[in-house]
Amino acid sequence: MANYFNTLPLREQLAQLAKCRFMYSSEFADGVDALKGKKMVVIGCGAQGLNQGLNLRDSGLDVSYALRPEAIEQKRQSWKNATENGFTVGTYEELIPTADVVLNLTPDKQHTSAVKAVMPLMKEGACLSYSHGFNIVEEGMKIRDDLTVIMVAPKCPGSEVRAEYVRGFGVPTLIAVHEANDPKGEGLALAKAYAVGTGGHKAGVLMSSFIAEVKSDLMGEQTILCGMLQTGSILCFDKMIEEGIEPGYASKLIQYGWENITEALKYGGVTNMLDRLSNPAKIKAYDLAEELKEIMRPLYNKHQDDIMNGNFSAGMMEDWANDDAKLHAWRADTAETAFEKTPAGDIKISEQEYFDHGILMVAMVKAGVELAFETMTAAGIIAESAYYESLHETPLIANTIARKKLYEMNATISDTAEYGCYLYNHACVPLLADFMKGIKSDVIGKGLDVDDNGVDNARLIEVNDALRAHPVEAVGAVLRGHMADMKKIV
Ligand SMILES: NC(=O)C1=CN([C@@H]2O[C@H](COP(=O)(O)OP(=O)(O)OC[C@H]3O[C@@H](n4cnc5c(N)ncnc54)[C@H](OP(=O)(O)O)[C@@H]3O)[C@@H](O)[C@H]2O)C=CC1
Ligand SMILES: CC(=O)[C@](C)(O)C(=O)O
Ligand SMILES: [Mg+2]
Ligand SMILES: [Mg+2]
Repeated sequence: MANYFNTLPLREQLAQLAKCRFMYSSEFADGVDALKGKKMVVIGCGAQGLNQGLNLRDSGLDVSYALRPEAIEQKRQSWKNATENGFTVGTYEELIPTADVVLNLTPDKQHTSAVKAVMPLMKEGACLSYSHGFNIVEEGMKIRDDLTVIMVAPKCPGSEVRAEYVRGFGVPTLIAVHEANDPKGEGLALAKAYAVGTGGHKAGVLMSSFIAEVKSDLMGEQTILCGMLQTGSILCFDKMIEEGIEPGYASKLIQYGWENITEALKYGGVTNMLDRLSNPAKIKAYDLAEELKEIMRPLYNKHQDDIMNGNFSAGMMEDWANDDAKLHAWRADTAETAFEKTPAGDIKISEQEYFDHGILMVAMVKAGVELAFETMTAAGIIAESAYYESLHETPLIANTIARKKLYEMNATISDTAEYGCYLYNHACVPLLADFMKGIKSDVIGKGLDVDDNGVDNARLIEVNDALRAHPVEAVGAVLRGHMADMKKIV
């Protein structure tokens, strides 16, 4: 198999990258009807598999799990996930032939082997769904002509797909129909019903393509969503220790700080996040972010370039062939970092203090969100998709760090995202070495040592205007306008 994207002429590549239409709630008036009475059989009961299954069942759909023999025999976590939640569990031979829709929610590394195992068992005219387009786009997997192939991709970690649904909301979702596999013309109806079943329609659904989803998802996860938060956690913690901040305080400020500061982002964009700072702190955060953007822009461009030309995928698949040696080594290195090994202290930190003592964290989030958005849109990804993949998903990833630090983030995201996160982290830490030399505890740990809120008016007006003028703010205001059901998390 070959990288499907690289086989396309530029004209088609650009057309596929640009597929992105915001879908209005009226388009989901049929709810889950297209899937009512149909058997949805999930392979892979992990981060996405379990949580999507719980939502789909709560939406009235017939969900069961077909697991590998060893998962059942060894009562592995995926078997526990399914059985402890009352789902029917069976083997491929028992359940796949009955399936109207097979949801492939196994790790990307396993897609080719998993799809090759289930495809011969799938009945004529059934549907195969994915939540990430890697297997089709980067590996060029060919699917039986009579099968419908769709994608319903939550822009969110599996645990938050469930958490937002339970809150009565949902998570932004990209849907797509693989044009080579829509023999009955029912792919879109099935994908829409599936998106309603997971609650995605309450947050926002984009009619996308497998290509647009892959090339944006890989970029968001490697940079702002996971790579930046990992790099920021490690650099900010080490700097606070160097500056004599009590380790338990430093650990708590970071572990819960991302969640607190990015909740402001979720509700009101980058502007609202910076508006939560004092005038002097806002100007300081703005200046730090501008410096960070200049230093990191070449790295963001390199990640997007390597994703577009297939170099990233080729490198990761080499690691797959080498038993995930790099992934496991980088995972072990992360566990040994001082931040990961220092428990959060039993100290009260007010919601405002996370902003006032986390000015550098605010700057890192601003720089990462804007750089990821700018880089994706410059590469042909449409603004709405870039918004969901950069700004809106950052607080959802931050929620995982608040639970159990970087361990929880990296355990919840896909192995593909985890690999990309480490790749970015290993490049970004040395890249920011000189920048971090100039950082003191006034911007991370203690807060600015100023007596009043006074600043130069002209400078403040310039900063406020620049914040509001960034294109991520305009598209974000429109998309958040469709999120009437969004709920407070902190
Ligand atoms: N994680 C996330 O938040 C997101 C993931 N995605 C996408 O969703 C898909 C699933 O990812 P994710 O939920 O992270 O997956 P997980 O890493 O959680 O794996 C899911 C399960 O797949 C099973 N599995 C592993 N290998 C095979 C195999 N060869 N055949 C059958 N089952 C297998 C494992 O169970 P066992 O070993 O017990 O059999 C495992 O528990 C991927 O395409 C990913 O890119 C999309 C958005 C977000
Ligand atoms: C959670 C999510 O959207 C990621 C980061 O793309 C993934 O886990 O692959
Ligand atoms: Mg993603
Ligand atoms: Mg991903």
